[in-house]
Amino acid sequence: MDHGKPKVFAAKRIPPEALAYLEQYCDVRSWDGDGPIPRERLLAALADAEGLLTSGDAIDDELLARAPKLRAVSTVSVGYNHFDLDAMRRRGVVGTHTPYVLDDTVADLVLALMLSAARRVTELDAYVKSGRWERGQPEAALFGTDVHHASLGIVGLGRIGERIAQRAVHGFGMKLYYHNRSRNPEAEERYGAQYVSMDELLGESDFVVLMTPLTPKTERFFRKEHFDRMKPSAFFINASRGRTVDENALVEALATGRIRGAGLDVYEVEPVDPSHPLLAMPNVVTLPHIGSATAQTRRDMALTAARNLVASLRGDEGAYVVKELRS
Ligand SMILES: NC(=O)C1=CN([C@@H]2O[C@H](COP(=O)(O)OP(=O)(O)OC[C@H]3O[C@@H](n4cnc5c(N)ncnc54)[C@H](OP(=O)(O)O)[C@@H]3O)[C@@H](O)[C@H]2O)C=CC1
Ligand SMILES: O=CC(=O)O
Repeated sequence: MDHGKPKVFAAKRIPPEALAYLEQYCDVRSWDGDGPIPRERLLAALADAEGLLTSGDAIDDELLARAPKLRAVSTVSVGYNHFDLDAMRRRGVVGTHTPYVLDDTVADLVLALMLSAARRVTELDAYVKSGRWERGQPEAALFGTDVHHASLGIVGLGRIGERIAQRAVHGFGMKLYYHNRSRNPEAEERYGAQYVSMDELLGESDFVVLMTPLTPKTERFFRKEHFDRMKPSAFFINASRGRTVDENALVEALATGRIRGAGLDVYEVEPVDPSHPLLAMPNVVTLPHIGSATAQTRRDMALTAARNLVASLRGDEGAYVVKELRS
């Protein structure tokens, strides 16, 4: 232990190279229990900490009040909806995240969800493995939907959305629509993306991909009226956050055949309840929030988060401070 170094607490296990980097500059204590750290343990650990490395812990007023020395919070994620931005601003706590390093990995997963849902990969995998594949069955029972040359509507064409666009347009020859609050001229140029209203996007797209951050503005913003405007043959893909969608409306749209299917990496409550109706639907592909979960990308994210924390505590340039907290 070095008394000259700032005390930081790592509330999640991080790979050795990220830990080694952090230890060069900080006096590090880490949570080494299985699963997420219990809230009370986290609050106790923060009593004298100047920095916190976390992933999903709520950084709210209660936590900040119990961490009087805290100056910087670094999340090992690009999403930072667990930050209470007002409380952090009020208390002068810097918040950083890990954009860019995970874009391609998450985009790969979104394509996997689109392909799996459209070509019924998980449903037909279960069909083969359960011994139901027999000669003489009507072929059409196994038919799916083409992804190539179909139309894709991305709601939230940002860093990850652009990597999805690149794969969809250049790899699969898809036609691309998008809707953000502001236009993305580079993406229009690179991918021939057409900026359209939500109504137009929903009416034109064979695949609707939701990729916005979760903010007070996007909380449950995709709801019944949106599913009602989609093509009945279309697929809904969500890899943003579960709470951007009214999940009951999604269940209803799927159960009534308003839409053909869905591919989901995220849920309103995670881990999703095993009795959730979405899990019983063969036309829904469900994954356990693994968008960025490859060993390499998780290593890169942890290292970025460690660098962010050190830079924030030293007052150096170069940390990925979340945009709402930049000075
Ligand atoms: N499933 C997983 O494991 C992962 C999920 N994610 C999620 O993906 C999100 C997006 O990440 P990333 O691409 O890096 O973020 P970006 O900020 O680069 O992109 C987000 C896009 O959403 C648009 N947007 C924001 N608010 C709205 C709104 N109200 N209506 C329409 N569009 C909106 C923004 O454009 P504009 O500002 O012009 O509206 C922007 O283009 C993360 O915040 C996270 O929640 C990320 C990584 C992994
Ligand atoms: O959901 C993951 C993230 O990085 O955000």
